[in-house]
Amino acid sequence: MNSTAVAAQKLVEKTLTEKTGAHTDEAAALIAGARERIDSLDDRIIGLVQERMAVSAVIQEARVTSGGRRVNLSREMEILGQYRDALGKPGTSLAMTLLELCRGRV
Ligand SMILES: C=C(O[C@@H]1C=C(C(=O)O)C=C[C@H]1O)C(=O)O
Repeated sequence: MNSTAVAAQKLVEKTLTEKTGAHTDEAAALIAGARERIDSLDDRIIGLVQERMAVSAVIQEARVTSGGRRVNLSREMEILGQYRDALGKPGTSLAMTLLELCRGRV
C-alpha cells in the first residue's frame, strides 16, 4: 500500500470506529460485521411480519364474509400468552403491536 492508500485506509478505519462507538479497530470490525447480520435479520423479520399480515387478512376476510366478526379476542389472548411465555412482559407488547398491524386498532 502506498502512503495515500494507507491514509485512505486510516480514514475508513476511523470512520468505522466512530460509526460503531468502539475504541479499538478489532471491536469496530466485530460490531460492523454483527450489524450486517442484524440488518439481515431485521429484513427477514419485516418480511415475516408482512407475510403474517397477509395470512391474517385472509382469515379475517373469510370470517367477515361468512357473517362473523373481524376480531376474535380469545384467539388474540392465546397469541399474547404465547409471546409472553417466550419473551416475558415485553413479549406482550410485541404481540399487541403485531396484532395491531394485522387487524388495525380495536
Ligand atoms: C387471524 C385471525 O383474526 C384476527 C387476527 C389475529 C391475528 O392476526 O393473529 C388474531 C385474532 C383475530 O382477531 C384469527 O382469528 O386467527
